[in-house]
Amino acid sequence: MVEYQQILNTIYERLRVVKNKGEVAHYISELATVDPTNFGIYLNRIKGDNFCVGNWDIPFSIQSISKVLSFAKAFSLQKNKVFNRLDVEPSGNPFNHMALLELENGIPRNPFINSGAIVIADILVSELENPKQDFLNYVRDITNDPTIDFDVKVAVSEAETGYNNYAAANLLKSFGNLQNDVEEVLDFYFHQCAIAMNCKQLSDAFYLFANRGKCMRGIAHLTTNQVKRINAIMLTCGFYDEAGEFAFEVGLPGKSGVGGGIVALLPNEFTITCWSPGLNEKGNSLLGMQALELFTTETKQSIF
Ligand SMILES: NC(=O)CC[C@H](N)C(=O)O
Repeated sequence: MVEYQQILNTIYERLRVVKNKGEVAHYISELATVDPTNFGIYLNRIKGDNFCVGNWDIPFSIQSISKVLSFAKAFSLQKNKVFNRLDVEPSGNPFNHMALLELENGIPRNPFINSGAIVIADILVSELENPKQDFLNYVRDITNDPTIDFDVKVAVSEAETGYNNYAAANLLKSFGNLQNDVEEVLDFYFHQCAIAMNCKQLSDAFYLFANRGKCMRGIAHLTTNQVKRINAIMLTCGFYDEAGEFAFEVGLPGKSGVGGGIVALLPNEFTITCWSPGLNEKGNSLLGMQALELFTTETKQSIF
């Protein structure tokens, strides 16, 4: 019998006193205002029990974690057709790296780097009737929580300094891999990244990836085969040029965001979300990585 609550408490007490908590993201000005001492964890077990510690109930900007949810929606709508426009290889580069995109003729390496997520945003802008609202409703639906919303201030502040993403979108457009208007696609992308959720809501949203495609209400949103593929991409590409390190230290599929959140999961067992806004130099939550390493080591639960 694993003492989950005790393990979470120990991790929390040990890490919250650590002096070096990393740096909050500054390139999106709204994210620079977040208190770096926030730290929370929420564990959601498929069996039905859950455990939490710290600031698990404070909403934060999910940023790149949204890329898994947008990809899941596009994959369920277009099936394998999505792979005509992007690949599933780790990039070994930062999330906003540009040179590979040009070398590889506008085909992004995977859906979890920015250029890949912008292609997925383009697909959703084409497929959905009211793209932003319909996507938000999808996230609310899989999480079973109608209170989830965009933090519009974050979306606006990212648009103001989103030069790199404008460059990526324009490059995609020049290669013919963007069907809609650059402005419209990026407006969607900045909003999906600006969804605010807390650790519980993220663990609930990702439940379907640990439960063969069925959300907490038992509704199937993805096939077992699609979930296998999404989890594989999370494992190999979820942490950019630190994906190998995360697999090595933690041993779970997962996804990070520059808001300081990390969600990880063990199929058929649990989803877990950590939030600590300070990032390491690769843009992943510094304490979040350490917390999850301790968690899988202490519980002896990982995919390996
Ligand atoms: N790694 C991230 O969370 C990056 C997402 C952010 N919205 C960006 O496009 O730069």
